[in-house]
Amino acid sequence: MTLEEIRCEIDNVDTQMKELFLKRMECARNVAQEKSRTGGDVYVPEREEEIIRKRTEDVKEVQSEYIEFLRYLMTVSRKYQYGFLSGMQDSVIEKALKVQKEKAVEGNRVEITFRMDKEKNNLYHFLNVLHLNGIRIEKLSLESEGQIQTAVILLEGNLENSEMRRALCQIGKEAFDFSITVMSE
Ligand SMILES: C=C(O[C@@H]1C=C(C(=O)O)C=C[C@H]1O)C(=O)O
Repeated sequence: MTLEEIRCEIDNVDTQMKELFLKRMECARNVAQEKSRTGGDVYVPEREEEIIRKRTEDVKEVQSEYIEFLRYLMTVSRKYQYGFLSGMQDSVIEKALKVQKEKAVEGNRVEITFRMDKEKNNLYHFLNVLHLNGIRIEKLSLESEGQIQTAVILLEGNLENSEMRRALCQIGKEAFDFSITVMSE
């Protein structure tokens, strides 16, 4: 096969995958609407692990790549779902909000602190959540104590921004001991 022919095949695959991706995201939106009605959690790790196990056990050559692809797809699916759940965003943010600190920082900044298990949803996952919502990082620190890691991240932006609210909701729901400190100039 020539390079041109291989690229033509890739284009065909992408055409099929686009349709399936849009369909999958429509399902995610319907799931979010159902969860909004019933108050169910967006993140269901047991279901995700089951999907990954079932789909990937017979894949040989590119198994680890396929696992990563599925994990990312599900992170994107959850990010989309949290966007529909403004009541959940409000309650996660309200619960996590600490008293405003006077710190020497410029402009709108939000400092978040959370803990995670480094074998499960680790820092890479939470950085992806920030990236997917277009939120820039100003400062980051990570400390480890055995399996548990604590991250403190200074973000550009404010709590009125809808992407910021969606990202904080996802982090608050998928990490432990989540807290938010709004910085003042
Ligand atoms: C779609 C759902 O929500 C989340 C996203 C999933 C996915 O994208 O496959 C699976 C489980 C949940 O963590 C669901 O609950 O089925």
